[in-house]
Amino acid sequence: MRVTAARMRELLKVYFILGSNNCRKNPLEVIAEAIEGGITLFQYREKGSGALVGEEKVKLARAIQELCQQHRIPFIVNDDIELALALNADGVHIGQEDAPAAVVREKIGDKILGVSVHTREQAYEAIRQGADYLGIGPIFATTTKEDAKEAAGTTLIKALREDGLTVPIVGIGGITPDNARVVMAAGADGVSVITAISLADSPVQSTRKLYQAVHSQPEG
Ligand SMILES: C=C1C=NC(C(F)(F)F)=NC1=N
Ligand SMILES: [Mg+2]
Repeated sequence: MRVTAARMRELLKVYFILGSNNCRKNPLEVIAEAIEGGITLFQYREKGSGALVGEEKVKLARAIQELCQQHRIPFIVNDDIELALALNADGVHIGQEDAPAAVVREKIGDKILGVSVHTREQAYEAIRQGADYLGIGPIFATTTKEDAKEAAGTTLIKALREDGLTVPIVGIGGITPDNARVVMAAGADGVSVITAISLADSPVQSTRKLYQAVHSQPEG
């Protein structure tokens, strides 16, 4: 059956996203370190310049899924619904330019469905169509997503919480151990990162710092 909101909130705490083109070394090594450091959810996002395609993409996805399964970390696939179904992944993440959430929900059954939203209307529509969590950002400036919008800060997260919305929300975009608390204080249930872990000198250390930041009391 569908993931509960309470369980989804736990999973969103430290949500690592990675594709082979987001890191210099072997993605499996980076993910193993991130798992050791305490990530709670993983998303395979093979996208942008230099991304793998075809059989190579499937092989890497399987290898990463295997690693996640060994450590009981749910494995989410970005964009590629067919790949997610072929691997029996734990869920998918889609953006506004992908198929409508209701269409994807019908295809994936009770798997986890995450939707990127940038406005109140998109947020309410995603929930109505069956999203289990919302990805909101970019909170801070990001260099990872090549077609990212302007940094929007935490305005939308705060607005949705002021509306009384309790849907699980994860912030994304330029998040580091130093600014993660701001995202949590705005009402996010967790933070999603790529570069803060994938290009860190020590992915384990960086993950540990993120984990501590999201579990610490709001400052002040
Ligand atoms: C563009 C994206 C926005 N948000 C998220 C997540 F953090 F998972 F919600 N993933 C993406 N790929
Ligand atoms: Mg997409």
